[in-house]
Formats: sequence, structure tokens, C-alpha cells
Amino acid sequence: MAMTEHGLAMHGIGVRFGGLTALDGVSLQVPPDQVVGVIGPNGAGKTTLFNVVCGLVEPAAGALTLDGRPLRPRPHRLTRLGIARTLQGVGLFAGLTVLENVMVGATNSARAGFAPALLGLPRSDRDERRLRAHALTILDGLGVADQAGAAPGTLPFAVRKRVALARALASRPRLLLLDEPAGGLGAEDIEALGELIRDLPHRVEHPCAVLLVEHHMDLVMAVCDQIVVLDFGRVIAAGPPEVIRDDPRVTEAYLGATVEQSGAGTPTPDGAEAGRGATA
Ligand SMILES: Nc1ncnc2c1ncn2[C@@H]1O[C@H](COP(=O)(O)OP(=O)(O)OP(=O)(O)O)[C@@H](O)[C@H]1O
Repeated sequence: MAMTEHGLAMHGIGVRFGGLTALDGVSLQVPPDQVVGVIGPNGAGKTTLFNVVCGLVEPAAGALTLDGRPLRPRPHRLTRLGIARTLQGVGLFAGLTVLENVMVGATNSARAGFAPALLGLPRSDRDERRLRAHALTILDGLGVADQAGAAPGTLPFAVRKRVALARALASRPRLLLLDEPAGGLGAEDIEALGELIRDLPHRVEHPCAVLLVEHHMDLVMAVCDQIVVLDFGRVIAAGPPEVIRDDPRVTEAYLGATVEQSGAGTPTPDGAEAGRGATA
């Protein structure tokens, strides 16, 4: 991967949990106009890497930069840094409508945003209208505006996932972190999700780079410009999908994983699942 100052970069990140090295000298880049995927067998360090970028895990070694400037992410400050994330689950507020959930996502900080409305504090009608219109536009872009007034709990899982994505996009991030967005979705929904993800860095308004941690190989191969392969906390390969697909080190990592736990996952990166007991 060519080095650039733009976007997110990890430089030699190391993370240890007691005696276990979860990440070992991991470097990668997410340029502003790309979708970058992180794959690897179970336990390879993908979630740990995601958590480092979110500020949930502090690395023992290495550094992060955003547009060449040092980045010390903190979970509550991500939005202000122009970073948004979705989590493995859906995580919508059950007591709010779909629209309100997305409006919450549009707030940049608890002081300036939707929180006053939630707390019953006064805010201008104009702000409120603007926020609603913005949230509706995003829901519309994801094809779920017709559910704006619904309670999330009444909606199918695939729709809730879209709403969660809408909420993340509502803060107009320039980097979106997606942790297993295909989890629990059927093939058709995954394909539609792939189209949405692929489009994000190329939107005319508010384009946004994507760092995608995902088990579903088909999705990763279809949407990523670059793929970083982790195994035992190290980067064993990095490059565009067509290179990664044919890289013997990658096949070996997945094959080795399958041998370790027989029957776990599909033994090549062409399959829909990863090794080491991967989930679909
Ligand atoms: N909080 C923690 N404490 C101790 N060990 C941890 C912790 N989090 C992760 N690990 C270990 O670090 C290694 C990397 O785990 P991680 O969850 O990042 O892998 P992963 O690639 O996301 O796996 P999966 O595909 O199963 O989600 C694993 O050996 C895991 O057991």
C-alpha cells in the first residue's frame, strides 16, 4: 500500500493482553477515497485493531495519525474527529423513533446537539427542523425513509442495521468504522449493503472513507479497494482484492486455521466464511 499523509494511518501498533500479543507492529492506511478491509481468521486481532481506532484499547506500541497529525482517539471524542462507527450489534435507542435515532447521531457533542431536546431543554425550532431534514435525507439515501416514524424494535433486522448505518453517517464522518456490518444478514441484504459501502468514499456530498472489519469474504472482496490480512496479530498480506485472493500466505493462514479446528469455516478466502470457527 503506497504511503500517504491523508486519511487514517496506523504505524507499528502493538497491543498486549497480559502475556498475549494481540497486535504486533501493525501498520495500515485508510486513504480518504478508499474502502479498506481487515480480514483474518478468528483471534487474528481484527476486533482489537478496530478497538484501537475507536480508542477503546490503548496500544502499548506505535502511533495513529489522521491526515498526518497524531491521533489519540477517545470513544466520546470520535465524532468531533470526523470518525463514526457502527458496532457488531445494532444498538439503536428503543425508546426513540428511527428518525430520532438518526438525529441523535447528527449531534457533534452532547452540548450542541440533540441532547438538549432529549433532556427537555429548549432548542430552536429552526435547528430542530434542520436536523430532522438532514436525518430524513440520510434515511432516504439508505432507502429506509418510509420507516422514519417507526420504533426500531418493530423493524426487521436488516432495516435496523440500515438505520444504525444512517445514524453513523448523520454526523457527516470522513472516516466510517464498520465492525462486521454483514453479521446476521442474508445474501441479498449483504449485496445491497455492499453497494452502499462501496459508494461511500465517492459520494458527491460528504464522501467518507471506510475501515471494514468483516468475516464475509464475498462482501470484503466486492467492496474493498485494499485488504489487510491479519494472522496472530501480524499483517501477513496487504493489497487489492485480486492480489489477496491469490496470495498463498492468506490461503495458508485460513487453511492452518481450519486444520486447527476441523470443520471451522471455509478453507480459502474465496469462501463466504473465514477460518477458526468464523461466524457468518
Ligand atoms: N480483553 C482481552 N483480554 C485478553 N485477551 C484478549 C482480549 N481481547 C482480545 N483478546 C485476545 O486477543 C487476540 C485477538 O483477539 P481479537 O478479538 O482482536 O481477534 P479477532 O480477529 O477479532 O477474532 P474474531 O474473528 O473471533 O472476532 C485473541 O487471542 C483474543 O483471545
